Amino acid sequence: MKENIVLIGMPGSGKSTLARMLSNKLRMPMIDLDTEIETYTQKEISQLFEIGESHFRDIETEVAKKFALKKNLIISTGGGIILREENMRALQKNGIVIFLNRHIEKISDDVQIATRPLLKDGVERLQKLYVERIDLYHKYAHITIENNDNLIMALNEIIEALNAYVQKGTANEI
Ligand SMILES: Nc1ncnc2c1ncn2[C@@H]1O[C@H](COP(=O)(O)OP(=O)(O)O)[C@@H](O)[C@H]1O
Ligand SMILES: O=C(O)C1=C[C@@H](OP(=O)(O)O)[C@@H](O)[C@H](O)C1
Ligand SMILES: [Mg+2]
Repeated sequence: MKENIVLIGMPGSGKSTLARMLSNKLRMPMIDLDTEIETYTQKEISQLFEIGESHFRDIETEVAKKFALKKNLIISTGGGIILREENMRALQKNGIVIFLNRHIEKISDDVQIATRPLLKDGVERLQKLYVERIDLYHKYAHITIENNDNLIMALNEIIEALNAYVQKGTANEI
């Protein structure tokens, strides 16, 4: 596959988990932007948020733009990547963007929300974020996948959707 595969979606929607699974299945390398940010800054995401969300967002943009230039990479993003158009324009250049949509109730059931800075205030905060962001996830996605059943089903749906997308001739071959 010449292009990158970029996963976007709400925090806890399964981006990091499914990026790893896709990486094994398609034998493509994967990176997680949150992990790359932590390695680059030698700080945890929560520490970067303590300095300020805009500080985190500036680093997120810098790191996203760096990896957006690569090819043949699965990129798991942080949930807020869609907040800056420049992030998404860069990621779309070499990448097929997949929006993973998972019900908020399911996210709040299986994510340790206390360890994620934006979710530590509970499910109401998650609902508010969803309303604020849903149009942006749709705006930037080439493909949308519902992740409300088991992870293997979501994985298979992603692969099917990628094949269909590539066959339409709008992307390079897998
Ligand atoms: N379809 C699913 N079934 C069961 N657990 C899921 C499913 N999708 C995601 N999860 C779980 O939700 C949690 C958050 O997933 P994660 O990949 O870290 O999300 P993100 O990177 O989008 O924030 C993980 O514990 C993951 O195993
Ligand atoms: O939604 C967000 O704004 C964020 C999501 C997090 O990543 P996940 O989506 O992997 O939880 C992380 O980038 C940071 O805490 C901000
Ligand atoms: Mg993640």
